[in-house]
Amino acid sequence: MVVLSVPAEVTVILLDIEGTTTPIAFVKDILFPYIKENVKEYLQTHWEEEECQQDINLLRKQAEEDSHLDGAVPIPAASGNGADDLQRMIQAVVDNVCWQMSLDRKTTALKQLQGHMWRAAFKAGSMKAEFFEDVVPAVRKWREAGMKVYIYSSGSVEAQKLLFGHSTEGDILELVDGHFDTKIGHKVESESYRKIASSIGCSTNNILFLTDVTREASAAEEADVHVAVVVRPGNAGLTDDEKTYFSLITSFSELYLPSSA
Ligand SMILES: CSCCC(=O)C(=O)COP(=O)(O)O
Ligand SMILES: [Mg+2]
Repeated sequence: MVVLSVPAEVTVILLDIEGTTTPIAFVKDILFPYIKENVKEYLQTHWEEEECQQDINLLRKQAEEDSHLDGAVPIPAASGNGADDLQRMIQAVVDNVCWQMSLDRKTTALKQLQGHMWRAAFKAGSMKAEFFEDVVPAVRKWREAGMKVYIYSSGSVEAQKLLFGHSTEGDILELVDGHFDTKIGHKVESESYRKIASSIGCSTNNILFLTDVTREASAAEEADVHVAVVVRPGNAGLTDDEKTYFSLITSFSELYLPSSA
């Protein structure tokens, strides 16, 4: 087995979710279709609720920022003209959500609505999050060795907690010391990793970030964060240069912590 030694200065392991702890197939085949199939009904049922209105306002602001993009779908403000107007607005939100999802966009607005929609399915037990089999044993071992474990995903913090709280391995939320999402900044921007370190109360070089996306790994590395790229079944392929440049692991069990020897 290949072993990657974790530098002695690392005290925090920061984990991506999709493609790192969790198969991309679970996200693409279960989580995302749930949104597409249920978004219209969800909006019709929850429209009057404050949380839903906040989500729609955020989507509307995002739609304004996106107006220059090809195929962008605007969300009109309410004109107060009765049931037809409401149905037009709901359809615009549905179209906007589907357009964003067709591009796999990671906007905070989209991710917030998705998290709120998944809540019902996870809480009802009709959806359980999948984790690669090496994840839970490794995280337990790291924590026994004194490491802190944080999550940084484009999925909202609320969605992250749903996944860890309702998984095929049971409720594993207690294995996580904290969560970050795009509210701290985008994962391809190095400033996000500096903010995460400052929020945890450590230096960036105390963090090891595990992700499947090399643009995220590069941004973290630019901020002096240690990185390893996680190669999992179903992940996007890496170029030869990426394979040479980055430390690669195919399982969390390949990480060797000197402190746990
Ligand atoms: C709570 S994660 C749900 C999946 C998701 O929406 C997503 O965008 C995952 O992105 P990641 O940054 O974990 O690759
Ligand atoms: Mg990922």
